[in-house]
Amino acid sequence: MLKVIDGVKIFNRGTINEKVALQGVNLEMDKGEFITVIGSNGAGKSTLLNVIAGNLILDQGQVIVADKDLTNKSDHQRANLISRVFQDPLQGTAASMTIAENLVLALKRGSRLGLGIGVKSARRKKFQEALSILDLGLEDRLDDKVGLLSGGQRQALTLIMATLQKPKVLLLDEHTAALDPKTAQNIIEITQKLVKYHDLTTLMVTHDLDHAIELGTRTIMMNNGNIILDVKGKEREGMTIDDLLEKFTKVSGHRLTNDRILLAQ
Ligand SMILES: Nc1ncnc2c1ncn2[C@@H]1O[C@H](COP(=O)(O)OP(=O)(O)OP(=O)(O)O)[C@@H](O)[C@H]1O
Repeated sequence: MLKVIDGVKIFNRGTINEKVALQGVNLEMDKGEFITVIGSNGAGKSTLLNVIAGNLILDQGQVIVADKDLTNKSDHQRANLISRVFQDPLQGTAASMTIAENLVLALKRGSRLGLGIGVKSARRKKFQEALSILDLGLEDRLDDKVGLLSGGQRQALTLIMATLQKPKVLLLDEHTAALDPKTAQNIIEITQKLVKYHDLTTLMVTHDLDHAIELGTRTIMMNNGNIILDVKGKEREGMTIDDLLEKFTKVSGHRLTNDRILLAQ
């Protein structure tokens, strides 16, 4: 479903600030796989998500989604195939628009349709059905402005918006990091429900090592622009955080250092 082939991304090439953020990354994901991604600060996790989403274009290599070569396509041209949820709950939704209007925008993502935000009754029904999976009562608040919602409710709505059109690939970029622990847990449960319901191919960057081993079907660890560990199947079953950290140290030659991981432990 997703292939990154020999992906290289270099910032400030040829200057004193040159930084090779991705050093020839190879990643292949099957349909329905759910990968958690962890790594040190500056390991290249966000850059990897950015080159998949099209916010950044690779300097070398290829990005293929559902057999389509997206390597040189813009984020807008990829929007009907790839959805992304960011850390900041305010980023994925428009505060001054209603829940229903936000959902109409999600339906139009990546399409050439005009931006009229009429909400027909058939659509309202579809939206209510989609929102009811959250169990937050948002299905009864379609005409409320999104600015009235809490951070957790907004992130839940963002997840519904990201999955409404069943993307080929769902990218979750530390999407619970800005939430309090209880809300973060709710969002994780909603994430699991939606991924299962739509059978989504999902790549989730997280700084929470419990989430990294408990969620999904596979965990990759990045270091210095490379994927240095890729664990799945039997090897991943029953794995503890200590096992994961030990593996990381063994392969990278140093301990995992990420300020947000330290804060979370
Ligand atoms: N726009 C940019 N210009 C220059 N350098 C960049 C840019 N974006 C990222 N980098 C550098 O590329 C490297 C990889 O950054 P990236 O943000 O992908 O790491 P990360 O694994 O997401 O880190 P963190 O966990 O700290 O968020 C870092 O050294 C970073 O400073």
